[in-house]
Amino acid sequence: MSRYALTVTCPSTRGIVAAVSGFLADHGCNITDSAQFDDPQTGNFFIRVSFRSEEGADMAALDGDFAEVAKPFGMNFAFHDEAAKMKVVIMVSRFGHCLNDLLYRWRIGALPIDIVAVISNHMDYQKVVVNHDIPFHNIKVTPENKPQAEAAIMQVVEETEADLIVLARYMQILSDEMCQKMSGRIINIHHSFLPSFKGANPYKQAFERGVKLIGATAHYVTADLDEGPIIEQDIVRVTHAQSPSDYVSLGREVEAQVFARAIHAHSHHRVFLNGNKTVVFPASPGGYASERMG
Ligand SMILES: Nc1nc2c(c(=O)[nH]1)N[C@@H](CN(C=O)c1ccc(C(=O)N[C@@H](CCC(=O)O)C(=O)O)cc1)CN2
Repeated sequence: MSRYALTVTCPSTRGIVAAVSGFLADHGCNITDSAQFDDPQTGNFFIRVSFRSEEGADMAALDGDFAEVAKPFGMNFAFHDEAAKMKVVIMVSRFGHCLNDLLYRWRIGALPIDIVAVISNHMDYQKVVVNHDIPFHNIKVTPENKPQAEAAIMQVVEETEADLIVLARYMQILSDEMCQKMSGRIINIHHSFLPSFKGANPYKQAFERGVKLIGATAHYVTADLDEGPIIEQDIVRVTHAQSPSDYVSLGREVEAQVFARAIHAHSHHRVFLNGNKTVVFPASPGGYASERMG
């Protein structure tokens, strides 16, 4: 049984859901799950419909036929084959907990993505990556060679036809040009509960502020450091008796969990950009097995 999804963003108006559901019914598709959001602030409407097709859907035909439905509503839309795995490049510097967590989830099938390469400005994780039969690229970065380094990074992205870059504690600031070119296709895990403690050393900042909660935030990367649209967040309690290194230890788990949830949602086309924010439709609890991140 083939399963698909249709994602739509358009100006809010009457008849959108009827047009989408009617089109799918007319094309022999059964809706299995649907979520929508009408944003009164931005006037945008978002809908994500999961559907199955007995005969297997002809995606190109659906796309072409739906264009006629979409036009009067001004819809931005896309059809997705749920069996297709998103190609992902992971970038990492010195801290490998998020990388290792992603490799494990990928290996056991809990994160249905295709890791096409790992890039690092250091060599710490070359062996573990190669042991997973994944290409490893060491691309050193200095203040002098940043343009050349980014060109090498983009070459890997283009040659692997990657759909998504994930910054798994990659500690280099990406250029405005790269952020623009890859808008909506780079996800970073920041080790604080944004908007608190942007930039470098957030755990040290948190310790000096005397917080009782620390956290992690997965967000799209933009030219404005750690200001991109937030996809997922979580927190963990800390006490007066703990040190910044205790925060680092406590933070590892929550960073990895938040990062995996964000990548899982993005790779299943459940995240929609809505100005400087996102709309995230969670997988339904009883949803299709491949949708559950376990
Ligand atoms: N354009 C963007 N690039 C990056 C973002 C972003 O939001 N926009 N997020 C960061 C990740 N990050 C915090 O999560 C972060 C990384 C690096 C730095 C920083 O000051 N780096 C220094 C070099 C540090 C070193 O060499 O060890 C620098 O680049 O000059 C701050 C925050 C990833 N990139």
